[in-house]
Amino acid sequence: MAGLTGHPVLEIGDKFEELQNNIFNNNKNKEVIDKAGLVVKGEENSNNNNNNQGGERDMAPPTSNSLHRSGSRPQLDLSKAAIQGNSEERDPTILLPNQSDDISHFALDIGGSLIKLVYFSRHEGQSIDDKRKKTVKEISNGSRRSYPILGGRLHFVKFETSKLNECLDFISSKQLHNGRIDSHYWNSEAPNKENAVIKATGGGAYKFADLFKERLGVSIDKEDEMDCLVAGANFLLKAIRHEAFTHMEGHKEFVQIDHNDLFPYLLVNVGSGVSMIKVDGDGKFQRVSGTNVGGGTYWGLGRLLTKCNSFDELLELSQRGDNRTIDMLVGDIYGGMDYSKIGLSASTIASSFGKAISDKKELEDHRPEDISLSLLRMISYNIGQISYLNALRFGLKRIFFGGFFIRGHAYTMDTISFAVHFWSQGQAQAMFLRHEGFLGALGAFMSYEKLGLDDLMVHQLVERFPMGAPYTGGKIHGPPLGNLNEKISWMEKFVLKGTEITAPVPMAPPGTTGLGGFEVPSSKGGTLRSDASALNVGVLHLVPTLEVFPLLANPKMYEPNTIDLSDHCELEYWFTVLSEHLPDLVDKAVASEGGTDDAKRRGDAFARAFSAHLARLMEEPAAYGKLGLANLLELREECLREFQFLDAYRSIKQRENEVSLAVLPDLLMELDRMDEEARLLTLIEGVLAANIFDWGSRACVDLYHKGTIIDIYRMSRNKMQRPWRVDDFDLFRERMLGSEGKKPRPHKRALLFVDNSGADVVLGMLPLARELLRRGTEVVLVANSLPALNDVTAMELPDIVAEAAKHCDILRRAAEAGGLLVDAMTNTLDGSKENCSSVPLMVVENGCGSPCIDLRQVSSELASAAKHADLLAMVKNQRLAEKLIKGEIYDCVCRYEPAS
Ligand SMILES: Nc1ncnc2c1ncn2[C@@H]1O[C@H](COP(=O)(O)OP(=O)(O)O)[C@@H](O)[C@H]1O
Ligand SMILES: CC(C)(COP(=O)(O)O)[C@@H](O)C(=O)NCCC(=O)O
Ligand SMILES: [Mn+2]
Repeated sequence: MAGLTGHPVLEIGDKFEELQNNIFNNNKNKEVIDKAGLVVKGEENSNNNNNNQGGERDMAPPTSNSLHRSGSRPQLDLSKAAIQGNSEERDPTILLPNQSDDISHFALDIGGSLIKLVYFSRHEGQSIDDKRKKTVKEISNGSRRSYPILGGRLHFVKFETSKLNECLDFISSKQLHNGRIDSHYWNSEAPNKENAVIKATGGGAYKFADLFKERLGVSIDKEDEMDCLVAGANFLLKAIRHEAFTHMEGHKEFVQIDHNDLFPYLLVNVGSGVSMIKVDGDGKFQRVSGTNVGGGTYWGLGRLLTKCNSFDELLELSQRGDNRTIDMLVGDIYGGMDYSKIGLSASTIASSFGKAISDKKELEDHRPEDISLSLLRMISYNIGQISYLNALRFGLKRIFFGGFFIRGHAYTMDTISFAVHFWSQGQAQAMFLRHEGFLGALGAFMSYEKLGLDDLMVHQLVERFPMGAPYTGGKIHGPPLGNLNEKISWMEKFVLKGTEITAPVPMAPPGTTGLGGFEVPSSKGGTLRSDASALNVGVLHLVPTLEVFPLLANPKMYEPNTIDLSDHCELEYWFTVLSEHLPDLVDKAVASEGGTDDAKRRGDAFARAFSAHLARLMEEPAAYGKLGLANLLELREECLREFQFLDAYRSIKQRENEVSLAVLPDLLMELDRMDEEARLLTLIEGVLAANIFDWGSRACVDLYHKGTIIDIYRMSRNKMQRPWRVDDFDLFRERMLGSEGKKPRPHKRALLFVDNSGADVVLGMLPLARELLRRGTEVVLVANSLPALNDVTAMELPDIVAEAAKHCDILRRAAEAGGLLVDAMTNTLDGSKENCSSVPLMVVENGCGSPCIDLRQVSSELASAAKHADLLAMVKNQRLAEKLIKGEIYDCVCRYEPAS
């Protein structure tokens, strides 16, 4: 644990324009690191970074709870109700007002080789926790906005076109054609199957239309393939973080493309055949070229020549191939010499398969590995070269390659990139898309009118990687996992095959040649994962209620990941931390569900699933998009939820809250005895002290045995000797209490971002909130929407506040004014309370269910609250303190940035 530190930090600022902090809400590896709060100032980084992982696949909806449980970005409908101004309305989002019978939840792209299916599942209905309704109403006031987009999830699946039946079975089994998913109707009226129309593109939309009518009773609405490709590509490039990346010499780099600087570009879709499209805008494009030498050529010729049974097998063969045995090199022609005058090295391929003519070898005499590699290089170079020529023709600098020929295969991408780079002398750049083969299907999906999908923005989409999605068994897809039980069974089988799926495919570097004077692409082809697991495509969650935090000074530069795990040392470190912590977490999770056999089985499946993710990411850190520590921690929470551990720390949190609440009255008395200045300082120290002690961690539990919570709290508070590492207390005090000649200037509204349950919130944050309230500042407590380790959630806060309010008039009046004490209000309503002049104490959820907050995607509730806020205090923690604030463990940061 050397070098690993935690720092309590209190950041208080009223200079919102300058807020571009990374908020590391709390990374919690309880047994491993000392936990404390801190703030980390944003590292300026032009690459946005957020890949959200984990998540669910369509499973039976979890148990009743007013919070939606499916994602770290819970799709709470809070804002909707408020926005619609009618809390009675359960599901005010009217997506397709005039349609009831011709809606489908999926679209198809039926190509020459593969069928791509994109389907939508809707979020189940959500309601607002009663106690918070008033807050939500109050806060959202004036921020009316209607959301035309329905929240839900987009799933991506593919099948071989030759196995159309599998696809039809899949559609039937999921009841996609009946307009329902997971028993949730798209809208209230049961759809009329007879009139069902589904959008489809690709040649198969024409070829198989009758079959769809016959088998599923649905009509196909044909969408133009090129229209769809372009619509899909534009959508992905605008709306998905880390969609595009470059791949050169084995190095993958995500590229964030500025929306305003996207066009024009060349789109090269490498399917069975290749289409090249110059794209100038949404719906503005021209198919400028194509080639019949494409994916079908590689797979078709390859199959004939190698007798391979699957595309992947062929691709895998290539990784062990040496194409020099079959390609004719410049050196073969020039007696081992370069043809330097025209820039061709001896190792350049002069003629693909050229040696097959001169050699007296038959097909059987050639290694299938060599044939496959030679073929792959031939086709990839050719595509790269023709693409470059077309980019040159129209002066295009960027070429995006899509289509399933790419298949996320490092060597293929390197080869294409090499060709583009070489021929354009670095002027043009090849880029690839994570949803490579799904462009057409997505485009077809988006062509459903009134879906509002094209209005979706980056911050409303969250991608997750549930076990079912990337790891679904089978060749191309597995049997659809109908419910959690099937998923667990699948995980149990998975572990048997686990090594096969997670271990790299051994391969020798192909010592092969380059072309046109450039040397061999150095990427060795890397690991070719089984097709299912190599789908670097998760489930896309559409969450229309998410917003960019309005006080972010520069959302483009904001980077929520303070720790970038593309640094291998970091990754390894965290991998170890998380792996070591896993058994304990599983114990807690299982205990939280009553320790039943079912819970144990789920716990086991969770451990397997999370380990598989970790193994996958160790092997390929960018597998799910750019990876940061925040993503990894979120993945763990998601994975817990996937196996229906809704709140692993439930009882621990309860105990901590109880213990802390029991000593709160003493603490409040102590505070009230102090003079103003001493009290303010003590409060700040208290916030820092309470955040240091993390009652979920073993170290703290030990401590807790050694003394009472209040003793420990006081002790650590006393250790907070000023000056702190960052110490703006005097400035803050001046604003709060005034100084000679200067009056105190109370803030209008404060947002307090709360972190842990127990001492942290009860002894640290609530007393601070109370002081602010006392001074006439409205306080909004901002908490997680869903449980994540021992974080306190927005749902839990009203009860905690109610309990605290029993001992404190200020809190009670404020909580009543904020509508948190619903019962108290109705019980003691005497008219005067209703109009009580007390400033309100409110609670909002932050829209997140992860230990780390990403201010680019917060609940609309929080966004609204922030618009009227005047002071912002955040309590967070960080780990590598010396890295981030160049400090030591338990250093305190109290940063106050007054408005200029
Ligand atoms: N599992 C697979 N089965 C068949 N072909 C695959 C597979 N994975 C990748 N491919 C490659 O992808 C190509 C199909 O790409 P795709 O974009 O789906 O085109 P199409 O629309 O023509 O079906 C195939 O010709 C082959 O080269
Ligand atoms: C005909 C196609 C548009 C069909 O799309 P695909 O199924 O290959 O994805 C495509 O195969 C293609 O563009 N072929 C190349 C034809 C040419 O321009 O030479
Ligand atoms: Mn296609």
